[in-house]
Amino acid sequence: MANQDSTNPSHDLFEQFVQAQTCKEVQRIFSELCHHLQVDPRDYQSFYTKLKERLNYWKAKSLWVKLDKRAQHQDYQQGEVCAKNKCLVLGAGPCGLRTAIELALLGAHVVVLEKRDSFSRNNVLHLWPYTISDLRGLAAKKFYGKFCTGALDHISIRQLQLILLKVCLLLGVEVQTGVEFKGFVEPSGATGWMAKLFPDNHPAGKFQFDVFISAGGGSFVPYGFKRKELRGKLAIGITCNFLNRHTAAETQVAEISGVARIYNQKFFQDLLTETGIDLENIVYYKDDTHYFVMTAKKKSLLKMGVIKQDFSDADKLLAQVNVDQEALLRYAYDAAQFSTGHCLPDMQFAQNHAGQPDVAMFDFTCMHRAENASLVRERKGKKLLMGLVGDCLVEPFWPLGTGIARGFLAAFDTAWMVRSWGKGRPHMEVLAERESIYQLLSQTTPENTSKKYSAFSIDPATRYQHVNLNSVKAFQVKNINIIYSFYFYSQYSVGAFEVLLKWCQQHTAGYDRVNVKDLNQSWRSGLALCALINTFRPRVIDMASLEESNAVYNNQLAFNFLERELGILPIMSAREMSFKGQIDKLSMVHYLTQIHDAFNERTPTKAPLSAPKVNPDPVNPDPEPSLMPGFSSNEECYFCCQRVYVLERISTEGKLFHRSCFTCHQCGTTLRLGGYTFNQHTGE
Ligand SMILES: NC(=O)C1=CN([C@@H]2O[C@H](COP(=O)(O)OP(=O)(O)OC[C@H]3O[C@@H](n4cnc5c(N)ncnc54)[C@H](OP(=O)(O)O)[C@@H]3O)[C@@H](O)[C@H]2O)C=CC1
Repeated sequence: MANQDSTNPSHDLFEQFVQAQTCKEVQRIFSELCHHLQVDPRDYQSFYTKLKERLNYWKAKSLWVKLDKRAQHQDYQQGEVCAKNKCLVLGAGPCGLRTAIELALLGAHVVVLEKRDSFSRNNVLHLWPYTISDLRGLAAKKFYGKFCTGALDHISIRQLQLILLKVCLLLGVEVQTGVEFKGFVEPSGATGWMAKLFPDNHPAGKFQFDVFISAGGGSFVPYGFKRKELRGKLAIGITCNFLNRHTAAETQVAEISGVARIYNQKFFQDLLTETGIDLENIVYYKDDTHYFVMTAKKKSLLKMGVIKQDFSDADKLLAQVNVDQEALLRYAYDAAQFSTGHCLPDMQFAQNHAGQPDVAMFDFTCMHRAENASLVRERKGKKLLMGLVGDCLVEPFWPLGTGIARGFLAAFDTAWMVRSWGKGRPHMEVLAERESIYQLLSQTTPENTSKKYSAFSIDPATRYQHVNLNSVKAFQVKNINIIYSFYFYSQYSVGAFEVLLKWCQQHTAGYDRVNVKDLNQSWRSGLALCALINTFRPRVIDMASLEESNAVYNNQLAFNFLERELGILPIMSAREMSFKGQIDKLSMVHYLTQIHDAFNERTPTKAPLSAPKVNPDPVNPDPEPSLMPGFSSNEECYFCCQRVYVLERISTEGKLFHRSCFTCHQCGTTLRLGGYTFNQHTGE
């Protein structure tokens, strides 16, 4: 049998594919293998089956058994459920690739874009038990024999990418490296959503898709998604990697799963005395490299000359010009030496993707998380479902080791969303469900997720212990989608703001005391809004009776009309609009876009600019304004029962709150979504 295997070129190629250790090598051998077996990976729906038929020998079979087991899960409905969907995934980091695998199993046509052309991240990720079980199910051990054999559970980012890349390719996912996503090409009559790429003649630019998943990492978030900043006290992280030659002496050195100052003061005191290095904590993982990550105190970095000058602003403090690279290397080297008892022989820095010693210093004082995980865009009748996964969705706090675990949970949740999309569920329901699940993500720990790892699937109920798929309602995501739609649109359509401004100017021209020069400050007196209404509904407002100095009255008058007649909810109070220092442009763009959309289809009625009209009492409009379908008539804060405007509100558990009212019942601290528990019985 062994002889027969080694003489069969396809078996030999398959073995090389399984063992390949760089991204380029994997892609090259895969292409040779496909060529040799005469299977076309572009034929994504039958590619895996054909490959299996043609590679029907014992070594390959053990892999097929694993992948078949996964593919046969009921969630995928034998690859039928998303057979009509085309998905573009941005980023071939672990989260992008993991998502792509699920989308392929659902039967979708999947293309992954990655701007790097190599996998060069040495840094090592901590794995929760469920991720180990998940990766074993994808035959991780076959691709990487050392998978989780150490005393601790971890894997280098590049090894993880290699495993996932191989699975992706076998399942018919197209992975394009060395190509950067630059934005969207909106649908025309004949074509659907496409991507603007660099290089711009890249063939993936022709791919038309209805699902876009961004897994572009912490520094990439597609326009249209808003991020929240979570700021803690200054924390400076240092990562470094040393070559692992896998000698007996290196094997002897014990890993450090995490030692923190509060638990081992002596260790840190000795380190300080011996080296002058002052740390809060340190982790050491032995993987492809010897990987260290530590939190250093600013004072010691200044004292050791790593940081040249003290600044209160973290960006300035850690700016390249303010860091002495040689001193940083020394600092990291000495910390690594000390913490391994000087037992690692001949420590030499591994290289990063730029060919430099792999040492990085970063600020994790401030982390980001997206306010929502999904959006739907529609242009020319073509809908695009957008989702975020990985660091792009939630940046992890590395000492907790949550990055990849929560990253994979979000990948599954996103696949579940695409499944609902593929099933044709109304898109607001799809989004509401996705946002309901997203609220759980920041609370998840290995302890509060299900322990039945083998039963984990893309179905959230198999993973989260208490999942309520309806905690966010469809009407609540509606406003989020409207808010960002214009913003999003404007980023990719040259001059979209100008188009809106021109439209406003055109329809307010000629009115006394109205001069629209921009999309925010010119609207303060309320006269421009009233003028706009008067152009399209000439008998509603008596323009001549309005006074410029009575801004609250004018704004309230316009707000009332727009809400009652067109269902457009005010984004702030009339008082705020009149007196706020700077009117937020994005908020006004959102508001004016809705007015534009509501009036745009109608031809303005040519009427005298100041014909006598009867103004309703704006301060006391209809007691029960009839709202348009799709809008809630109950836009009150659950806690204070006051009106809650779109831009100041958050929603969870099917309720709305002012941001300022969403506080802990016990200590009064402002809470964030995902960082609270709700008592259904007391309503607190
Ligand atoms: N230092 C560390 O230890 C790091 C750890 N991680 C961890 O890795 C895990 C997975 O992270 P994940 O969310 O998958 O993100 P990753 O950062 O691993 O992957 C995202 C990939 O997308 C690429 N990319 C970004 N923008 C574009 C674009 N416009 N077009 C094409 N490609 C693009 C990025 O390239 P580029 O990076 O060049 O922008 C990167 O290779 C998490 O646990 C995370 O915490 C992630 C990053 C660093």
